Parts: sequence; C-alpha cells; structure tokens
Amino acid sequence: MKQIVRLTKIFRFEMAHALSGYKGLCRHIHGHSYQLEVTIKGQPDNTPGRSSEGMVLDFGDLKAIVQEEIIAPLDHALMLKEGSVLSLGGVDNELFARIVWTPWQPTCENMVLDFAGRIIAQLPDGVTLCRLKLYETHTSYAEWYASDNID
Ligand SMILES: Nc1nc2c(c(=O)[nH]1)N=C([C@H](O)[C@H](O)COP(=O)(O)OP(=O)(O)OP(=O)(O)O)CN2
Repeated sequence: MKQIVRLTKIFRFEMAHALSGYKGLCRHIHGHSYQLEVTIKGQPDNTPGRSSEGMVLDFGDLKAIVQEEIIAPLDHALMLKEGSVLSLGGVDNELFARIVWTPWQPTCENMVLDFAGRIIAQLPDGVTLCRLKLYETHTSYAEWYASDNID
C-alpha cells in the first residue's frame, strides 16, 4: 500500500521589481517581502540506519535546493523584464549590482512558474513538487499546483 506524505517548508526573501508597461504604480521600481511555501510529496524512506530514515526528503535538503535556486540569486535583487530601460549614468553602480533580467514580466504568476521548473529539476527520484504559494504582499499571492499542469 502506498503511504504518501506531503511536506511544506516556508521561505522568505526581499526583492524589488517593476512591471514594464503596467498602468498602475507597479510600473515603478518597488520592493516586496516575498513568502514562498514549497510543498513536496513522496513516500518516507524507512530504510533502517539511514540519516534520512522516516523522511520523504530531509527539510535541510529542500532548504538547500530552494536556497541555491531561488533565495541566493533573488534576495535583495532587482528583477526587471529584459528591454526595460534603465539608465545607469551618474549613479553608483553598486546600487544596480544585483539586477536579474527575465524574458518575462516579473509578476508573481511568472515567478512561481519559473520557480516550479527550477525546483522540479533538483528534486530526487520519488519526490514530487505538489504546490508553490508565493505571497507578494499580505493580501496577494499566486499558486502553482502540479495537478493543474499535467499535459
Ligand atoms: N495578477 C497580478 N497583478 C498584479 C501583480 C502581479 O504580480 N500579478 N503585481 C502588482 C504589483 O507588483 C503590486 O505591488 C502588488 O499588487 P497589489 O496586491 O495590488 O498591492 P497593494 O499593496 O496595492 O494591495 P492592497 O490591496 O492594498 O493590499 C500589481 N498587480
């Protein structure tokens, strides 16, 4: 009998962005304290004596994946769509040392789609990404569900 368990770990990062061509205030560079909830599922490994005995995936391993793929490149960065005009003339370039250019508009929808691909590529066999929930503000979030994205 299958014994599938879901695990969730919550991450936080600070990032600025601007929505190129957007009609409202979000066309200007502004920052968010993002919260990302990552849910995976699998069958616990009950091999006696293993460090991971009783675990679907060590929370520490999940943290390492999300840290490397998402938090390290994006925390305290500025995400802009490629082609956005940004004049660096006359300013300290350190201010703009962490720009992440994306081919897509940096909405929470597109971010969560990008994050899903990055995390899936790093998960070990037998462990599946079920859901991502990305809060952009206290009142706004995007969700990605594996069940919505089956071909
Ligand atoms: N579908 C989307 N709409 C908007 C996005 C987005 O990523 N996807 N992003 C923005 C802005 O980045 C904005 O900062 C967040 O939007 P909003 O929830 O409207 O922010 P508010 O602080 O104004 O929300 P309150 O209603 O005051 O809580 C815009 N839209």
